[in-house]
Amino acid sequence: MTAGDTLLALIGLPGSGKTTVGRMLARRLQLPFLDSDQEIERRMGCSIRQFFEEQGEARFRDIEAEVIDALTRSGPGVLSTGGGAVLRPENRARLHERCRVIYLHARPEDLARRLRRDSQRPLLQVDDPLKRLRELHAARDPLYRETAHDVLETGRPSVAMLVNMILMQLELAPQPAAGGTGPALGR
Ligand SMILES: Nc1ncnc2c1ncn2[C@@H]1O[C@H](COP(=O)(O)OP(=O)(O)O)[C@@H](O)[C@H]1O
Ligand SMILES: O=C(O)C1=C[C@@H](OP(=O)(O)O)[C@@H](O)[C@H](O)C1
Ligand SMILES: [Mg+2]
Repeated sequence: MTAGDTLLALIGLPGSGKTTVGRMLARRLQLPFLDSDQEIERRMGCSIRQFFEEQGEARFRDIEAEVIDALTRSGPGVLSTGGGAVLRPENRARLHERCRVIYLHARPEDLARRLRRDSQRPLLQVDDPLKRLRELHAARDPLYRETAHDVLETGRPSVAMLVNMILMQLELAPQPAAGGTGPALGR
């Protein structure tokens, strides 16, 4: 596998770093960066939060499925998804079949800490965001694992370290001529 012929997709819970890691990864690879939430915002002309409030989650999931279908047909690049992208079976199939999918796994406690000042994620605007993140983790972790080709633990490493880990372990970085094959990311 080389960077030039792969569409990498990042999946995981809100706050797992899909957008931040994906943007830096694309820059390092000098490939296009795609983010399904940004594409939804562009199409709808409003923020995700506003869209949820005005149209509801079911309508959001319809648009999200259309956007994932379109973006997974893109050429090589890095695609960051929204945390709920794995909820629909057709999204899971499209991601798994058309992309190299990496699950950025994080513990709910780490996610709650990262997102404690965030007001833009509609599902987390509740009294107890940690409880909600635990519920989302329990419901979705099996779906992320089913969809992913690789799982990456994101608890301790910085964003830059995670990008380096992906580049090295998937051997997407420019390789020295004598380079051997490194270990795959664990599942
Ligand atoms: N590995 C990490 N270590 C520390 N902070 C992180 C890490 N990954 C993401 N963050 C921070 O968490 C917040 C949410 O990241 P974001 O990329 O928006 O997540 P997602 O797109 O998965 O919801 C951002 O403030 C980001 O800087
Ligand atoms: O987990 C979810 O269901 C959602 C996650 C969000 O994306 P992030 O994972 O980037 O926060 C966004 O797509 C929407 O608010 C729904
Ligand atoms: Mg995001």
